[in-house]
Amino acid sequence: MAPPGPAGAHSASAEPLSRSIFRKFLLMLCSLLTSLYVFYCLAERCQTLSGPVVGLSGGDEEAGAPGRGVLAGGPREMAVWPAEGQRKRLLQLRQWRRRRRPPGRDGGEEAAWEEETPSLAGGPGGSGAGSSVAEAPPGTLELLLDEGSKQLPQAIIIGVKKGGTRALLEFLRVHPDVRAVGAEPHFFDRSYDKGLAWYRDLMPRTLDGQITMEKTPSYFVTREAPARISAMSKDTKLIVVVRDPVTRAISDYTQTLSKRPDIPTFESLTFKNRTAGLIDTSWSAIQIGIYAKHLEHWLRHFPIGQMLFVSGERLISDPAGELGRVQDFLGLKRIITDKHFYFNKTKGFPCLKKAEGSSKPHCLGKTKGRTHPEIDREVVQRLRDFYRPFNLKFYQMTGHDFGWDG
Ligand SMILES: Nc1ncnc2c1ncn2[C@@H]1O[C@H](COP(=O)(O)OS(=O)(=O)O)[C@@H](OP(=O)(O)O)[C@H]1O
Repeated sequence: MAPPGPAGAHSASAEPLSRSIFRKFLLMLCSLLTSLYVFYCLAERCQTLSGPVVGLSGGDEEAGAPGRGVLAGGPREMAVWPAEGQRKRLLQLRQWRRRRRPPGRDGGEEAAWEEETPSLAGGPGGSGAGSSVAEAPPGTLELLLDEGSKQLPQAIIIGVKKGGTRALLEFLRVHPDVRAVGAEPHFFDRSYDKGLAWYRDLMPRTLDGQITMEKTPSYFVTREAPARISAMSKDTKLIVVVRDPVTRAISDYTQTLSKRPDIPTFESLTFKNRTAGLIDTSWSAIQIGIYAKHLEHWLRHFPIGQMLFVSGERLISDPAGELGRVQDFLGLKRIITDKHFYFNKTKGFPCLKKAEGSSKPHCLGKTKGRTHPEIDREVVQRLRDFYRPFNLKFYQMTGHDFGWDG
């Protein structure tokens, strides 16, 4: 065979050289990409695991305990994040989520926390505080799912319907140590058979020192609710927002009227027999306002000191004052003050200067603060007379004159 010419010799030596350079380059690129991928995964995993596994879900005494973290071999500072750090990160995340809400979702927002009785009783995947995982920023999905742990509520706003319960809950949510379900769980009245695990799962995650709350105004008039809540925990703090029962009844009626405009007049529903002046106490709008009767059932299971009665009227005229009492009752630092509120003339109600996690002023939606229909004065007076003895009893029981009777 003839030896290869110069041209052939050149290609034979150059080809393996370029191939080996190319292989090395490929190898380097691969290892670079692999390390980038590993690094990325590690970072994600650390975020996911550090909070709940190490610090919270297994109980707080485990936080920071050496060697207890799942991140064995991982960076120690990740495994022992202090609760304060977690809290800040969670708060930042909550703020981020609030900010992310598109402007067009204001109506949806209202459905979640401003509708009259948005309920979670139909299923756990409702519009509660923890329902917006889809909005999580990339890489923080795990953080959102795993940070903190779900607790049964330590405090519940149990009533009363149309008393101002939504306003109270939304004002309280401004407090960094309060976490609440947005919608009404209706567990102790409609969904008790679903069990406490189901109920707890509805709750937002909390960090050490934060209070879990919910509000379902119908609990106050549910016969089984006191025993059931006491069975969950005897220490549950109960908050009742009460309002003049006559105005409350009209507000209740106004709500029903807005949904079913064909219902009879308030005046005709009020009486069993109008000429005899016999009030129909079986009508729920009337029945709910007999606060003293309902309270008797609660006092069989809870000491009065474990209940706080918030004036629905003062919640409007002096929200900061009422919120001060509520924060004291819950053992919270008084963070919500008059600096947080302004009076919105158009709305006719106090609103938040900044809603939780937002920089914008926020009023409750249009289902709160509706214009009530004009009710026959004589009927209003009859109702005032009807409620007076019950109100006086209620003032005695609570040790507080709410001033509904002149
Ligand atoms: N800040 C603020 N903004 C708007 N509305 C306020 C506020 N504070 C108290 N209220 C009063 O709350 C009443 C509704 O009560 P609830 O939230 O308990 O209603 S519900 O039972 O959840 O449907 C609602 O009743 P209506 O006025 O009859 O609509 C309001 O009077």
